[in-house]
Amino acid sequence: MASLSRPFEETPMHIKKIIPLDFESTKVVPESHVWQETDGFPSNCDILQFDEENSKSSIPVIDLMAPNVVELIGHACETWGTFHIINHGIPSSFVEDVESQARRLFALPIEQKLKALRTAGGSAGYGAPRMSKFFTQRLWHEGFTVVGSAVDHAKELWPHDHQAFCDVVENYQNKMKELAGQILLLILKSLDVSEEDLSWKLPMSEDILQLNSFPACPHPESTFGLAPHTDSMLLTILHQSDKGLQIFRDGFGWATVPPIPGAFVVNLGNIMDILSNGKFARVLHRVLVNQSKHRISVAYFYSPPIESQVAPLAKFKSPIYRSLTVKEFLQMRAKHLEDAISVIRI
Ligand SMILES: O=C(O)CCC(=O)C(=O)O
Ligand SMILES: [Fe+2]
Repeated sequence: MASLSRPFEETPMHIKKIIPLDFESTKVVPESHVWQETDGFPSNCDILQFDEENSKSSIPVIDLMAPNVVELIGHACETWGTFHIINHGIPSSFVEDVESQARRLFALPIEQKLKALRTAGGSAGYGAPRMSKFFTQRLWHEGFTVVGSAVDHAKELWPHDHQAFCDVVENYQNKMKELAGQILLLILKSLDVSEEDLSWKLPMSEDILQLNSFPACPHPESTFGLAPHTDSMLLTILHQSDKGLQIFRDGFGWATVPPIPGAFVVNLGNIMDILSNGKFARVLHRVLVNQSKHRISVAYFYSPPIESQVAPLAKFKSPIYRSLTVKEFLQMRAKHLEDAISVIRI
């Protein structure tokens, strides 16, 4: 949906920061991509734990068919802000197809990928993540964001053969939208509220699909795939081809979220934090890279319609956040990133 690019018009990114490195021809990690501990980069101890897959945790795995699924989801949202889902009903072929189309895209020569480059104030297309705007150091990452339809950019990437990509992406988005709606209903039930308590209606959502590429890195100990951040929207449904994702939990520190075959990861975002009056808090997460694997992840961001008002649900008698539109909140995120939510605290 074109409307989603508007929040960023007033906060354009410098074109140099949108263009990712040509990872294919890079044999060392350039100075521009080396992060220090003073930039919040993981200490050696964190990296060691990641290598040993000592995740210190048992991030909940929730069976969507379990009789007590509402209780399980509520507990996972309150404690971790992240959980795996299994028995979700999405055939594995949808996931395999979207991952293989993502690999096909990122395998294109950089000159070709640049034909679909995101514009300075835009949100759709190929490029480095928007968070790069806030850091001096660059990330070991390239992405492709689909907002609504991918057709215009896909035609640039594959002038004679864009249909397969568009079909796969559209099918995947439709499945994700349905699944995200189901998960949101379960979350609302766990808060003891119904769909009617929302000012917007469930089937409506902005469709945002983010294809992420983290190429194998010659020196993974020195760089980030994605720096610590939270996601803006209600919830994110994530498929990851390999490990790399870590989440932060108070009192535990960083915990690896290992991929479980056939499962998706669900991460709570800022709008869920607002809706639940801070009870189901946004989860801080980051991505580390590795030396041998080209990791792909596919994130579906589920959001209320961009013009709709979001506020803590009416059941919360002492709201800690003020009401605003999704669009206004995204504009704040574009300016303040992680500080946006504290700006709207009452
Ligand atoms: O690659 C991952 O595991 C996480 C991706 C992510 O955090 C994002 O796209 O916002
Ligand atoms: Fe994220």
